[in-house]
Amino acid sequence: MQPTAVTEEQRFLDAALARQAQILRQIEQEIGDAAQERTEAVRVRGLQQRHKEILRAQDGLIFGRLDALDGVVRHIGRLGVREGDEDAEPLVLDWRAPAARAFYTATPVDPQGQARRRHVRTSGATVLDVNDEPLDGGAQTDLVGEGALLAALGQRRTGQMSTAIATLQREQDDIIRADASGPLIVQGGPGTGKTVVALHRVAYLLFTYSQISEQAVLVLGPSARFLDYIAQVLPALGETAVVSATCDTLLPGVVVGREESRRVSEIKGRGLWQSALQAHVASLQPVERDLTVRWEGEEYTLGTAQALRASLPGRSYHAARAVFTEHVHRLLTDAVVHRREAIMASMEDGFEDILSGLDRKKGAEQDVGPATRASSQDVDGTLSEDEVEELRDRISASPQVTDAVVQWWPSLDAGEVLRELLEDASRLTFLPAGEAALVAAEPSGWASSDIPLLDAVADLLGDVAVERLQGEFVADRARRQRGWIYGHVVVDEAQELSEMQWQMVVRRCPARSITAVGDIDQAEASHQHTSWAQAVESSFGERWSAAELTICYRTPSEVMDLTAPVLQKAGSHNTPPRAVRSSGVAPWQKTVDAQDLPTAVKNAVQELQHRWAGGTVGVVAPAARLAELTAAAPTDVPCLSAPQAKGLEWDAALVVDPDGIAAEPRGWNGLYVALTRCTQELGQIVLG
Ligand SMILES: Nc1ncnc2c1ncn2[C@@H]1O[C@H](COP(=O)(O)OP(=O)(O)OP(=O)(O)O)[C@@H](O)[C@H]1O
Repeated sequence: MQPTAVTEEQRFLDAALARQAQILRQIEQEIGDAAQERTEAVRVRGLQQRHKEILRAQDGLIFGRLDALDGVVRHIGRLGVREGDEDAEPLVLDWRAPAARAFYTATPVDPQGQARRRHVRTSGATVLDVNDEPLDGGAQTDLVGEGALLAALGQRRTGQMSTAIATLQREQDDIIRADASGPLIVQGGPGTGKTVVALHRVAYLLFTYSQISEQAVLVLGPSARFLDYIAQVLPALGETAVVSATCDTLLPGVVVGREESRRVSEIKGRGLWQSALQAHVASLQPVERDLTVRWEGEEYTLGTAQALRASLPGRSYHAARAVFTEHVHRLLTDAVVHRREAIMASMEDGFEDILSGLDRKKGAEQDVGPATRASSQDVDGTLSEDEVEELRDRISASPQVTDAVVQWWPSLDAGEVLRELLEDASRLTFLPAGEAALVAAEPSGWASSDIPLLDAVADLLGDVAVERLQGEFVADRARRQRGWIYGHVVVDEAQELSEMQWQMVVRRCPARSITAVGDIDQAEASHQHTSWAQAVESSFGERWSAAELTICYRTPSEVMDLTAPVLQKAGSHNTPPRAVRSSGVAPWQKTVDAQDLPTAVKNAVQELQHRWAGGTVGVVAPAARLAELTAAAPTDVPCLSAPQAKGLEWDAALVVDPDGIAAEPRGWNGLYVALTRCTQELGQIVLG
């Protein structure tokens, strides 16, 4: 009798798990052996990491299978599982391997040599069911693995994003595997899987390009809450060479300590600050004047024109000083040698006078010519090359010389430089007077828009390199170092970035291997951009490519149908993305008086929690109402403003006072965000 598909896949899973267990035992053995040697610390950490990754990948070890027209069968999973040598066909193919691509892109119209795609649903070591999709010209759909996809989308939300490797769609896969040599901007409406794509792209790039994994990837998200929401995805994909941050937390040791007005935030976000700060830091560079240094009790006055000319161009303030210092060492060595030669020469002259006097006296008695010439060479005073080298080394190592250079060319602190500039409206000549006065009147402490300015100043001044710690992973080192150059940067909710924040991104990846995902229609930040071209022009010019995601996976069609008028009022010319599914639950609306609002919200939330037991509920409201609503709602239900809700989702969302949200700055965009957070049910409470 033919085994059923489930039995067949169960057998395969058993074999793959057995092989994984064997690999784990081998790694444990290697860790045991290597741990005996202190010098093997880095290797041991690497092996432990690998061990952890394999253990994590055991859930979902296989999730798919491709049967090719030529009879070749391939299983696809979270990580590759090898059976024999490197060249042999692996038992399980890593989802990121080129041969696995057809799993995400083959369609009946373009079967790519495949006869069938099978989704295998497992729980731990058990195969639950399989879902087969013939690719031989059967049913026409633009979805890949529709059954498995809809099952995944219909599941209750846990409050943590999960991986989607089993059900990635073709348009998503195209972006995940796109060329990474320049900036790629991905536009997609709410719920189109932008975050999914961004994170799976990170995993793909780290797997495919060793240079990117050696330099780590930076993931920038809009808030700490959002980073927490996505925190499980990359480790689940087996990736650790990743640093995640918000633009506010990118500078080690710097904390945003105050709010600011939208007006000031907009002013400080403008790209013109880059050249203004550049000019300001250049004005702090030393100008040509003599430098006096003491060496072995003697004073030397050195001209600095040439050394300045050789060190300043193209270098940061502190890096230029380092080059200048080397020139000073050379200049001082030359000066010491010259002075010594001059002294010796005058001594020699005096000595020769004495000798010639003596010679004259002795000559009267006998001829002593050759002996006199020998004495003259002994006192000539010229230093050999080795002696000059040794003198230069002593000068370079001298704290006294270093102090003299530092006094002449002082170290600067980025915070102090920026603070002094911002406090003085008369120096902000690149802004209209009214705006300069507004900026100068800001209280002390750093606000969000100061961070990119601080980063720019720190970059212009130049950092001190951070030393590598024994056995340290690349991500830990990158996190400690402000000026770390990443192999790739991913920006989520990229529509929010100001021009100065974009500069901060480019500084972290000058090669511009950058993927930015966002929805220009959800922009809420204080900048005025309404198109990607405007948003990135000051950083990339026209050198960037665009991609688009068009299908909404999160929000059901019943809810998406409500969003078109809101999007229009937001001034967008785009149409909302097409919802892939319907939840069968009609959105509803209740009208209440303002004084009854907290109670109405509390009751509505409780009803939703009951209806979506085991899932999640969230409330989105105008910022001014959050305090009273947070006090009224159950503690496990977040009450957030529209900007705070960005990127998040719940099974049911309650939007409170939508008119109040629309009245906030960029409020229609905010309302568009608020309305698109649910995966199943949307309720609105309107003020009567
Ligand atoms: N291919 C997929 N398979 C399974 N689930 C998916 C897929 N693509 C997206 N999803 C799910 O759809 C939801 C929305 O995805 P995601 O948060 O990435 O969208 P987004 O475009 O970033 O949304 P927003 O603009 O609101 O931030 C998530 O629950 C995600 O897991």
